[in-house]
Formats: sequence, C-alpha cells, structure tokens
Amino acid sequence: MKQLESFEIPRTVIFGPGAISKTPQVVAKHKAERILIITGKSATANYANEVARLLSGYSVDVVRYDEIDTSYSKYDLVLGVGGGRPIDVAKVYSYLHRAPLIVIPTSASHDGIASPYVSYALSQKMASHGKIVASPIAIIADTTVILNAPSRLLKAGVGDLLGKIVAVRDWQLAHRLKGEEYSEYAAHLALTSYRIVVSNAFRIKNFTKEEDVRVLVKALIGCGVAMGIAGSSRPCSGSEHLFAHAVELLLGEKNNEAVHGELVALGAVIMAYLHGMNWRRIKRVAKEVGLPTTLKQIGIDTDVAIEALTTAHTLRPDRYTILGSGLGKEAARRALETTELI
Ligand SMILES: NC(=O)C1=CN([C@@H]2O[C@H](COP(=O)(O)OP(=O)(O)OC[C@H]3O[C@@H](n4cnc5c(N)ncnc54)[C@H](OP(=O)(O)O)[C@@H]3O)[C@@H](O)[C@H]2O)C=CC1
Ligand SMILES: O=C(CO)COP(=O)(O)O
Ligand SMILES: [Zn+2]
Repeated sequence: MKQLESFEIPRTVIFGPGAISKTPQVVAKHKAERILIITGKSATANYANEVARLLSGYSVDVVRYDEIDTSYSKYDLVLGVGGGRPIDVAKVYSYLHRAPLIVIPTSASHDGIASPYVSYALSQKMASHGKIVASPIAIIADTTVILNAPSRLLKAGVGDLLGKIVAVRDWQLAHRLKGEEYSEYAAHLALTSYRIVVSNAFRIKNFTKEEDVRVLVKALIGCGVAMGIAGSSRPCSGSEHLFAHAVELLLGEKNNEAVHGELVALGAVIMAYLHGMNWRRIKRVAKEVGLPTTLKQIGIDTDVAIEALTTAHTLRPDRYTILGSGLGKEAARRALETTELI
C-alpha cells in the first residue's frame, strides 16, 4: 500500500516593488509580540533595521546570523532578512523554537528563498538533531531591494538555476540505478526554472529592469517549491552542488569569497561533461550572463578543485550522483582541462 505523503510549501508570497512595506500587514496575521529578525553581517543589516522600524509596535530584536546560538530566548515569530545564509539560520531557529518564519530576501542569489530545507553549513551545526523542515509562512520579495543588490549576486542566482539540469539528471540516474523515489512533477518544476533563465539569459543578463529580477525571483521560488514537493533538495542539488559544497568546505568559512551560485554553475559544467550532456551550452549561458567560467576568476586553485572533485561524493553518501563512488585525481584533472575551467 502507498504511504501517506505530506509536504510543506509557503503560504503567502508577496513580491514586487516596495513589497517590504507590506511586512506589518503580513505580521499582523500572526499573533506575535516578540519578533526576532535574523540578518546578514553588514550590507543587509540596513534592510533588517528598516523592517524593524516598520514593526515599531512590536518588541523586535535584530541579530546577525553568525552571532545567534541555540540558547537564544524565545520569540513568537522569526524573520530572515538577507541573503541565503541568514535565511537558512532563520529556518533553523524557526524549526528549533517552533516560531513561524517569514522570509525577506534582499538578493536573488539562491533558491533557498522558498525551500523548507537548510543548506548553509553553520546552520547544520546549530541543529544536531534530525532533518530540519521549516517552510516560510510568508515570503516578502521586494524587487526594488533585490534590483539594487550587487549584480554579482543576481548572476549567482542564475548560476544556482543552471545547476538544475544536472541535479535532475543525477536524480534520474539514482532512480534508474538505485531505485530512488523520483517525482516527475518536482523534477519538471526545477527544469522549468532552468529553462526559463536559459531562454531569458540574453535579455535579463544586466538586471537593469524590475521585470528581469521578477523572472529570476519566480524561477528561484519555483525551485524552492520543487524541493518542498520532493521532500528534499534532490531536484535542485546533485553532483554540481556536491562540488560547490566541497570547495566551500576546503576554503573554510574565513577565506571563502566564492559565491554559492558561481560555484554551482562551474560544478554544473564539470558534471554535465561527466554525464555526457551538452556542457558547452551551460558554459555559454554562464558566459553570456557574466558568471565566472574559469576557476581562476574566483581565485580557486587547481589543487583545491581536484581535491573537491575527488572528495565531493563523500559529503552525502545517501545521494547517488554521476560521481558514483568517487573520481580519481586524473579523471578530475581531465574533466577540468576538457571543460577549460583551468
Ligand atoms: N536552504 C536552501 O535550500 C538553500 C540554501 N542556500 C544557502 O544560501 C547561501 C548562499 O546564499 P548567498 O545569498 O549567496 O549568501 P550570503 O547570505 O552569504 O550573501 C552573500 C553576500 O551578499 C550580500 N548581500 C545580500 N543581499 C544584499 C544586498 N541587497 N545588497 C548588498 N549586499 C547584499 C551579503 O551581505 P551581508 O554581509 O550583510 O550578509 C553577503 O555579503 C549558501 O550558504 C547556501 O548553502 C542556497 C541555496 C538553497
Ligand atoms: O543549494 C541548494 C539548492 O540550490 C540546497 O542544496 P543542498 O541540499 O545541497 O544544500
Ligand atoms: Zn544551490
């Protein structure tokens, strides 16, 4: 007999120019007195303070994501304001303290905006027990704010989406070879986001218009919903993300200048090559948008890339990908040379 299924997706999504001003109305729907705003380290703090001002009738604390710990006192509502890291930490807080979560992205650099899962390594350490599922009750995506974010971040959002073609291919492989459960709907949703950015890449690449950001934000939200439906990040994270995570781990927290979506795009090129897919197309789109297309452009040494490629398969042993039981050093170097990433 089939088992019962359940999944979490966001309840309310408000997006467009000036959406942030709607925060009080969204908050008012929930019986909250004490509100915690988790935000970024510097640039995004202004937005968090703006949100705090809008909520002047409440007791509000604003805390940086890297300064919060699990002993933090109880709040009725948590808001994640910033990039992917503060949003992930806000999800952890929401999960651990059963506080409803509102996500206010200040950039379109990642697809964690609507996903109920947590990716950022620090957040994982904060939650030692089990798998975190924290779907936002609301997303408030202010496209004016996002349009003003550095274009590198918006391009990174395109990079995160370029990875979906590989992630879905890995998932199909695992379905065929390992019998892993596969959701055609979730896979199609992730692929639709990939296709939309690929077909609009030429038009949206400079991110000068609000509608360009809209296309990107919708595609990223679509991926978050795909993860919710799949019950994991599977449709949106395969071997290309394993490569990105492996590089991030090797570089460490302190000297990590690499942006998530940029690493994912480079990973997608390598893994598409290993799959025998059209890796040149992914690279062409990345170049078109202005994403880095060599490791040198983001300061990653060949040794680090090879180490990442040979260890990436160990990071998530339960998620089968084209990396199988691991690449050897020679194969890793060959892949980097053939795809001209080095
Ligand atoms: N849960 C999920 O499903 C997913 C989670 N992720 C996670 O998200 C993270 C990647 O997200 P990303 O956004 O790149 O990382 P960060 O949150 O680290 O943000 C990157 C940089 O962008 C800055 N920034 C954000 N918005 C603005 C803005 N409007 N103006 C100026 N600067 C801005 C941040 O500033 P500041 O210093 O103020 O923070 C930070 O310096 C990774 O840790 C990844 O694992 C990614 C995909 C999916
Ligand atoms: O970044 C993600 C999807 O884009 C999340 O993936 P992970 O589950 O690999 O952290
Ligand atoms: Zn990602």
